[in-house]
Amino acid sequence: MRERWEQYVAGGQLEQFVEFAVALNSLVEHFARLRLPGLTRLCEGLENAVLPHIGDPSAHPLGPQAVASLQRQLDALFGSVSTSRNGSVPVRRQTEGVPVRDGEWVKPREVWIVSAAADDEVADGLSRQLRFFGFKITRVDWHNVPEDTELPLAVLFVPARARAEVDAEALRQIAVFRAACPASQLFYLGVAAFIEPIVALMRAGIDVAVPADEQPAMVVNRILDLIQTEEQDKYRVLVVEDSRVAATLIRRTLAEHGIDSHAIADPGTLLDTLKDYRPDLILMDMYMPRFNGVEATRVLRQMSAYHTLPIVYLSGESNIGMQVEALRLGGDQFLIKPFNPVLLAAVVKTKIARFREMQRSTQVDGLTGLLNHSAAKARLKALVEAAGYEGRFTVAMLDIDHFKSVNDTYGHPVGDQVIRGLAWLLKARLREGDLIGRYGGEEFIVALPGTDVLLAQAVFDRIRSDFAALPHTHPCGVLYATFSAGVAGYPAQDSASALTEAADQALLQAKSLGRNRVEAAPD
Ligand SMILES: Nc1nc2c(ncn2[C@@H]2O[C@H](COP(=O)(O)OP(=O)(O)OP(=O)(O)O)[C@@H](O)[C@H]2O)c(=O)[nH]1
Repeated sequence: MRERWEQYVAGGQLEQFVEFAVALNSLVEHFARLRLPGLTRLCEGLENAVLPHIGDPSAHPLGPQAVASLQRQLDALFGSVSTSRNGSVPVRRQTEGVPVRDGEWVKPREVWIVSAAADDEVADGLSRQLRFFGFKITRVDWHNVPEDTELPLAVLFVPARARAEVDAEALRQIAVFRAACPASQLFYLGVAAFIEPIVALMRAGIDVAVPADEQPAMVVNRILDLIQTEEQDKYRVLVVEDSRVAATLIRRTLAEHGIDSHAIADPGTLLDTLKDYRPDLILMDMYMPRFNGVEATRVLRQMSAYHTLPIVYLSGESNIGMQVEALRLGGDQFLIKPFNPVLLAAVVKTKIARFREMQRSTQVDGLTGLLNHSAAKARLKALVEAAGYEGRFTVAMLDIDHFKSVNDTYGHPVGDQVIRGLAWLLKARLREGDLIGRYGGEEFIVALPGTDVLLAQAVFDRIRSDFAALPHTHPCGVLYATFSAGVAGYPAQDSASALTEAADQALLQAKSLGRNRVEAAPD
């Protein structure tokens, strides 16, 4: 990006500026994928300053003032990139195919809690909970950003009490933390649900403002989500375009943004290609031989599998009436050729992000944020197939003991909190790439690729004893719960269903042997 900027400054051509903007846009994407909110924000700020200059060819070459202003923002961005390099940006752990060492199962991650009073109850409670889930907590004063220490995964600001207004001094301090920890996720707890203070916090650098009416404990789940995120598949776009030149240009732009694409020239092959390629979005030309884009879209909208698949027209058609008609008949958006590459990439990415989010919401369990029963089963099948016959692989079924009596004694909401507690502990203790699903009410399924039964048993036994020591609060004090687990492995069981069945049998065995224990299925 720096190189393209320098080329523009030397040449002053609009095309060079667009190339620079495309590189900047890819960088935003890259930081967002790496979950570096501070750097993403800086990049987006620069992008906002760049965009107005793209639509106006007569503005180029830009005057010295505009160049100097962009240069300042670029310098700030480069400065932050080099600061964050020295820090401990949360790194994804590559687990597949790597022999599992015992030390890998514990994730000591640093979290700073910034609170005003030393005896703050909420901050104390959160510190305790986060420590239980394996985080290293540093309590920090509002006015002292720790220096020469490991940078944290997250910073939690806990104000003295929820107020409609966040005072200017607090905002200034948040900005200081933001600058010192560009890669960390910043949370502010207990903001009143008014738009002004939330906007002010976001401007100061807060990533997540947690409303006062949300339980502070929910923030634990959000922090756990930071370390248990699924690797996203690359976005896939199907380009339906009969002009080879246009298709090449479109695919080049998509590739520059890290988007995978496939092009077909004949819409007659559309259905077969959709089945094989499974795109997240179709970029559809309007006028092609045999059928036009609108007809092809109408056909797709009649099939339940493609009801919601985003379809964006990309066409030279400038007649507004025709465009409206094309949208009415099933398209999601209309872009005009010749296309602006930044706009094309932005439309494609935002439409795909929403589409994937919508699909995801049907796969996730609302109480725990884990995969639900059917999504976990489908994922397990895919993981077993990917592991192949050579791979080591274990499946475990876990069930909370005497859970009915927890509900009966303390009430359903407390029971829910116990279920969440186990879900969070699993998220905290298992690795990126492990499958964790809520299989039923108080039953969980876990799959550990690359792990044999012996190690899995040891891992679950440690989680079992940690869970037994985890206090769950209820209005009259705390309660403790336990779980039982059954473990089964490859190659003794050679399919997803056989693994699940054998793990279930082992779980029953653990229950009948007295509960609060982990049993392995026989080889
Ligand atoms: N709070 C809460 N309870 C649930 C949920 N889903 C299922 N349950 C309850 O979980 C209990 C499961 O009890 P059982 O399967 O009889 O077994 P148990 O009491 O856990 O005993 P063992 O498994 O034999 O140790 C039932 O009372 C369900 O009503 C949920 O989402 N929240």
